[in-house]
Amino acid sequence: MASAASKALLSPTSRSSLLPLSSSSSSSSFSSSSASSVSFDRSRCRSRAPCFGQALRLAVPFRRISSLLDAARVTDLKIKATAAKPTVLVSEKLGDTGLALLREFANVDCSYNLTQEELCAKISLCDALIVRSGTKVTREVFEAARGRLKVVGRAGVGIDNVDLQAATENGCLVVNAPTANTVAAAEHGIALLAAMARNVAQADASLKAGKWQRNKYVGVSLVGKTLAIMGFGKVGSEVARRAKGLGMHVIAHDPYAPADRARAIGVELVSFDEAISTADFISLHMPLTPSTSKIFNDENFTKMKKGVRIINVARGGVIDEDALLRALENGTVAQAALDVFAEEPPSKESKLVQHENVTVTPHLGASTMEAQEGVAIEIAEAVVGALKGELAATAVNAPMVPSEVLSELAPYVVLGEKLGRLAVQLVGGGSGIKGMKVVYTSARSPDDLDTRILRAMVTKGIVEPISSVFVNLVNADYIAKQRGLRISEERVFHDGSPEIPLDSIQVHLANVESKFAGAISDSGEIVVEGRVKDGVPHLILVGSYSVDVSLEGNLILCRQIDQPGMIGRVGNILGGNNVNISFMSVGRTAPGKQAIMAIGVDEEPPKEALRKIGEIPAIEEFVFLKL
Ligand SMILES: NC(=O)c1ccc[n+]([C@@H]2O[C@H](COP(=O)([O-])OP(=O)(O)OC[C@H]3O[C@@H](n4cnc5c(N)ncnc54)[C@H](O)[C@@H]3O)[C@@H](O)[C@H]2O)c1
Ligand SMILES: O=C(O)[C@H](O)COP(=O)(O)O
Repeated sequence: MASAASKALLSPTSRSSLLPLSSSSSSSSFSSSSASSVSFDRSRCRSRAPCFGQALRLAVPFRRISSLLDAARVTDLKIKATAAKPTVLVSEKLGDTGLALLREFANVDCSYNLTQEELCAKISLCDALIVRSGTKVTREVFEAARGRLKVVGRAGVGIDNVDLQAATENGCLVVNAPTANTVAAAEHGIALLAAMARNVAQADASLKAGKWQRNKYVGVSLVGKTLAIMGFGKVGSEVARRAKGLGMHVIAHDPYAPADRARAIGVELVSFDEAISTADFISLHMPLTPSTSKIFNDENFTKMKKGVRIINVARGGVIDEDALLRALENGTVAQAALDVFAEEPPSKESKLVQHENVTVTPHLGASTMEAQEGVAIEIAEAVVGALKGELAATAVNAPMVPSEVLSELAPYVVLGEKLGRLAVQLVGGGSGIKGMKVVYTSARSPDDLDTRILRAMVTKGIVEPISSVFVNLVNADYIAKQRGLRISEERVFHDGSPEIPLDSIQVHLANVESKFAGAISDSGEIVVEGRVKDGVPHLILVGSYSVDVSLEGNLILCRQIDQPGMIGRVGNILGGNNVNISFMSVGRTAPGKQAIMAIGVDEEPPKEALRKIGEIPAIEEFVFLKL
């Protein structure tokens, strides 16, 4: 089942995938009037007999998890098998091995140096786009894709050139290649540190210009000097490791870095002010975000030791470049070594670039043969995997769930979506759905059950049948929120084996009328509950009636007075209309009282057959549902 869930959601022809998960809320509501169903309602009644409820209810704390979750509808797998090859646009140079991997699976269009207009013109023909830092993947690009673009692959770390919000809103997964260039960037940082301290670039240019300036290019030593690493992530910690080897005293500032990782390398984590005011060298390794933009500004340069030296292999935008120029001119900053710039390439007239105490490289941090091969392979695998609907462990705008969690939740993922799809088709009236609750019954401790993917799939199941927008797991939560669907979750403790992640999932839709009154529970909500049996999702509760049918194909629910011969009569009508019955189940409150008959059918019965079923006197209401 693992592969069933881990495949298909991003397949080019399928509508499914991954989601950024947080509860949605809003005051408006959304209507379910377009849900596909045919119903006949003689009386809107509410039955009694609750079939659950004695168990302990717990709030679900969400666990922080670290790799990507993908999930699927089994049917999508079938679609994928016959799908045409997807198209991948590669807009910047990518290593050969990565290209070869892509070509095995997709049509690959390598079009470099596209203008924004050219990119927008091409993108609606592409299922995936692979970029480095030179392509701006803006909202305009996502909108121009008109729903076809499923994945953007960033062949590198920084995703500041990709509009993640627009990607999410358009249901496009963004993946990056976060590890393959770490060492290259760290090595480049060390290269710039040493080159700057010993004036290598300046001396080289001078000698090539025919000069022999030994006194001019006396450098400074590194050993014993304090290096402040700003941003103690992958690159920062590798720079720290290497700088320790050069005999430097290394401190770091990173509000989010684990202290034990720093301790293990022999690095002290300090405050921002302490780092910049005590360091002889400052090396920047934080991402460019709204809070780090121009963080190195006039105010902070004045806090630095006079004669400090700065290295930036992170992003140009973290430095206010005008302020740096002023600091260089007034001597606060003795030297700077810059691989990255606020605008790339920087203007030829840039005084910063031309400054004699500034060493520059044209964004070469990741540019080693090894790193580029590694990045190309990493991103090609991630993009192909995402297009196949497999795990995308490096997704940046979707929840990350370890593959082992995914594989055990796989059948429940399918169940969640089917229950959502079923519940929404039971909605009647025009008031719209405002609240959805998902109740998980499990023997696991709340910490041991990550429900985000399940909630996402229920949401998808509810939203998709009533929405013309493309819904997948990347954007389902966002779309639900836009439509005013409030989502809550509950945990019910089940006294069973914790080896089994879930006993059942219930979906409640609150404040709604139902076109099938039997689906309304005592609490006044539409309730459906399902369970996975032998890997297959089953419906076990409708409203307050227990049933037991596998959730496959289509379903007819009939509420009737329990009496002999009902199954035969309905069966005859369907059989007479060439409709194959795959299963039947009757749930009743008591012999001779109200009952619900659930009938699985392979095809949609003709209207005439449904009308005849509705005319059976004992049948009080029925509804036809597509699963
Ligand atoms: N020049 C290049 O070619 C090149 C190559 C690789 C990476 N990079 C860039 O280097 C940067 C770091 O890459 P990485 O792979 O180490 O990323 P990373 O995510 O592993 O590390 C970034 C670290 O910065 C920290 N951080 C976030 N906000 C901070 C703040 N306000 N103050 C201090 N620390 C903060 C984070 O907690 C994290 O630990 C990124 O911007 C990336 O794009 C550039
Ligand atoms: O963030 C990164 O991975 C680096 O800045 C490398 O960017 P590049 O792929 O454009 O060289």
